[in-house]
Amino acid sequence: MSALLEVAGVSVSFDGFKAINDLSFEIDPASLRAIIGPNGAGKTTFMDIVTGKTRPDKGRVTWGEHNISLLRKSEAEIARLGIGRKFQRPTVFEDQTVFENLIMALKNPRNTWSTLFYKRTEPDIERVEGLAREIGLISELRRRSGELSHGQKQWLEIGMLLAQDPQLLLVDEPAAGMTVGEREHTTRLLREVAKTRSVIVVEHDMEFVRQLNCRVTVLHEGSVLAEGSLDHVTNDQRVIEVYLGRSGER
Ligand SMILES: Nc1ncnc2c1ncn2[C@@H]1O[C@H](COP(=O)(O)OP(=O)(O)OP(=O)(O)O)[C@@H](O)[C@H]1O
Repeated sequence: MSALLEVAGVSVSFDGFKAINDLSFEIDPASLRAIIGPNGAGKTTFMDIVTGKTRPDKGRVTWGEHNISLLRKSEAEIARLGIGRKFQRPTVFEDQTVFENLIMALKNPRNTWSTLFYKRTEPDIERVEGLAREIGLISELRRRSGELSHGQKQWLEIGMLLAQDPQLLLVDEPAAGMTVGEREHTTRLLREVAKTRSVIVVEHDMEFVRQLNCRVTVLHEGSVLAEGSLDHVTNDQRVIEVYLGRSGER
């Protein structure tokens, strides 16, 4: 099976400081991966590189079975290729209902003009209902999004990303600020999504990563320090020194 995303020998410096240092790793299709690492390890910069926000100084980032280079693509082109990113804070349209948020996010050829005159078609409505079921908000479809709980807003935003039909989802600290019940729901949702798409979760919360029960990549000083199951990486002496030692202070 060829990789969906391949990062090879990527480095990027900011004012002479190497935030990403010869970083290499691969993501398989339909897989779930957690990326952990201490503050400043390069997790955000890695996501910025994959999504075209930051250009590396060297290395390769290739996508899909045709090994398309992402390095010369714009952020919009990368999104269209099938890479969706969810930032930590939910950015749903609070005055719109859950239904409206999802239908606006559907991957239809739209511009402002066609949105104004957009007529809801039966297939679109069914698709929105399917998405709402997938994210656990089917009974909230008519609710104004601003009334949702923090966790529900996060799921709605994941649903809005899924509406774009991405093949890879980058999710930044999805469990932050969630109740225990919301975190469990989020775990189930991400695991379910990763059956058909790849999901990369950047996370500080070890208990949440344990629940995800997936392969873990530990970043440190812009490189991969260790990779494997959570038990494998947390037993690695170097990880204990650089990550767990410091994470205890968080
Ligand atoms: N635009 C920038 N200009 C200068 N330095 C930057 C810039 N972006 C990131 N850095 C530096 O690069 C390093 C890696 O940062 P990054 O945000 O990728 O780490 P992180 O693993 O996401 O950290 P955290 O867990 O705290 O979010 C840090 O030392 C950071 O200060």
